[in-house]
Amino acid sequence: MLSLPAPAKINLFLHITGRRPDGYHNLQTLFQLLDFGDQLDIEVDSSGVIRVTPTLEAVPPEDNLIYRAARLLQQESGCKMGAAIHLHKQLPMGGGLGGGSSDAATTLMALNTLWQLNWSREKLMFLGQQLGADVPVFIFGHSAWAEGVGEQLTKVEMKSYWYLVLAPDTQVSTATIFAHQGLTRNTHPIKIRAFLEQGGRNDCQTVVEALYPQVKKARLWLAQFADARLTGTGACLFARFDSEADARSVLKQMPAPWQGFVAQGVNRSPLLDKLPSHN
Ligand SMILES: C[C@](O)(CO)[C@H](O)COP(=O)(O)OP(=O)(O)OC[C@H]1O[C@@H](n2ccc(N)nc2=O)[C@H](O)[C@@H]1O
Ligand SMILES: Nc1ncnc2c1ncn2[C@@H]1O[C@H](COP(=O)(O)OP(=O)(O)OP(=O)(O)O)[C@@H](O)[C@H]1O
Repeated sequence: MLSLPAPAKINLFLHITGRRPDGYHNLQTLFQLLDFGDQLDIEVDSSGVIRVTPTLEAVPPEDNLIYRAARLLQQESGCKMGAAIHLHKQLPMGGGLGGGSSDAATTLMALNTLWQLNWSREKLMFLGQQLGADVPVFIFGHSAWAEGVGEQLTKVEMKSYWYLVLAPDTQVSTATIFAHQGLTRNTHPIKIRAFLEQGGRNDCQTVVEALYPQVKKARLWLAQFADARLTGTGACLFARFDSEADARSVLKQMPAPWQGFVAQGVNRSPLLDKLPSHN
């Protein structure tokens, strides 16, 4: 059995620069990977059957991104092998942390190795994009500057800050936010240097906070301690700290029913270190 991480990401900023004819939005974002996430225990067999345990609340088994990733790889490769995958879910769902996408990416990377398919990372990223816009960066395996719908990726080396991630007691639907009339969709593209020097913002924040007052409440609470920002389309918020102790002291003061965790930003995905064939 192979135990592998499916790390979270946060979007250090998120600008929406346009809408494409297919309805998807062009973005600019910086994906910061974290050393915290889900864990997948994977065993392969010759049955051809994909089994995923446990069943996730409100997600039919055939919609689970782990199942969909495994089936897609089976179909596209013609592989007749099967797999039993057990998920230890740590990341809040619908949180903007890319949990489902990261689970799917880890599944594709693991089965590519265990089924001995030897697909290239690029080919897996292209396949992964069909499952979700955030899947490619987790296969890319490095914190990245991203454009397009998130598939045009450039490695970045960020300083390893500590982050407090706060999950308000609500889930945000990504599709609802992108479909909203009031969403800012015309931010001028910037260069990576401009972000590094001046920062950026999350264009989804205004709409998310208008629809989900709990998110605004949580941001205002976190903003007492540090600059607080939405990741992806939310609902999670994050703030950056120079030390783990600083981040943990704020986490201790966080009121219920909010949940939270402290994690360090990493440049290289912990998944790559656990999968020897991917350097
Ligand atoms: C906002 C981000 O979290 C930034 O990291 C991601 O781009 C969202 O990625 P994701 O959750 O994997 O999203 P997907 O499952 O691909 O898309 C959900 C829905 O959001 C909308 N969507 C998503 C991404 C994008 N660039 N433009 C969009 O308009 C589409 O209506 C899509 O049907
Ligand atoms: N393995 C999975 N883990 C989490 N969610 C899953 C999974 N499979 C399917 N889903 C569905 O996908 C939805 C989005 O889940 P996810 O946790 O990836 O959201 P997210 O963190 O907002 O992602 P993103 O940042 O990519 O928008 C969930 O609400 C759930 O219905």
